[in-house]
Amino acid sequence: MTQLEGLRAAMRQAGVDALWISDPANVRAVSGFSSGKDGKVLVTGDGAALYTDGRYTVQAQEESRIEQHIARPPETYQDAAERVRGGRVGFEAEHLTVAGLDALREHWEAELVPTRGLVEGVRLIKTPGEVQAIREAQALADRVFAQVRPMIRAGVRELDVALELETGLRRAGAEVGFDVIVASGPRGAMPHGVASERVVEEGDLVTIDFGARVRGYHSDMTRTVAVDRPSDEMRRVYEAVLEAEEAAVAAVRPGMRAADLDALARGILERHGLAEAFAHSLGHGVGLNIHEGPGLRKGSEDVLEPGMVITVEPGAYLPGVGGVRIEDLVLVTEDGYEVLSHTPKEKV
Ligand SMILES: CSCC[C@H](N)C(=O)N1CCC[C@H]1C(=O)N[C@@H](C)C(=O)O
Repeated sequence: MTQLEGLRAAMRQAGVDALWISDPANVRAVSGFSSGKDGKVLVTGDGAALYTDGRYTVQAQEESRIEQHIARPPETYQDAAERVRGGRVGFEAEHLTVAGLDALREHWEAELVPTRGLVEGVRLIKTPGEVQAIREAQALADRVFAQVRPMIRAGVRELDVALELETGLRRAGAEVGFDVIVASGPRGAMPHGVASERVVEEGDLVTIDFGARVRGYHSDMTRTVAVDRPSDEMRRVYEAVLEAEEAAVAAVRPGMRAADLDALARGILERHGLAEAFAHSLGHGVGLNIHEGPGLRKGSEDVLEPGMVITVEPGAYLPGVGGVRIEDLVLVTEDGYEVLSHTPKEKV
């Protein structure tokens, strides 16, 4: 089944004849058009159309897998109005603005129905082409990390490490996937500690979390490295996080409940007295967005399936002291998993 066929099946289940797609990543996923923030897509039972404006005429022709309409609102809505007249039309409740919904109400004679997660559901399972883009992004990130690793020493600013990673990714032809996290010493206690002016010191652990973006698809990897010899306490924390990470990766397989994988890693950290220190979910899906389904967290209903690309990233954060996170990017395969990130995990 193609992704578009999968989406139509999801639309039927949701009881809608058509779907108005406004989330930029969903627009890109369905059409292939890379400037999703300046586009909308209408999917009907027997057609699919991309709406964008005259700035993108050539780009839309080159990139879009579906028919294109070049117009600006209100013409956009008027053209689509013909296709949806009298039907039940889903809109993306989590993404359409109030103003956007008002415009649809003004221009369409159709029943507007809020929907949730229809395109996102299709995006959970990557196509071979999507896996290839993520694989390339991660391979490139691994290479750049190896080039930058020698500069992570006492005396360097976090910002300069981030800059080298960003420049390396750019030079290699990728985009920077998200703000690079470089959190050294006590800043390591911030899971999202983007690089600061702090100068790395002897005895620090330094957490580096970064990703590339290739053809719109992200990679995501975290390594925590030691500068000289960290305290015994932080070395124990590192060993505990490593144990949790490796055990969770080894347990990845189709049929595994995402919530159980999270619980497995959490249980190991709990045994090491670090339950409270693990302040976020175990991981997430990766694709056109850096964070997408499945969610590897308590309460998640997601079940792993072949073709999902997920992160496994337990961490432990001790305010005022420091932190550790280790993250791999993992493809769920027919009989288990394949780790896409190949940067070695160092001894500390
Ligand atoms: C701003 S993108 C951050 C990418 C990073 N690898 C990541 O996903 N992190 C860093 C620590 C926690 C984790 C995260 O943000 N997880 C989300 C899904 C959560 O809500 O737990």
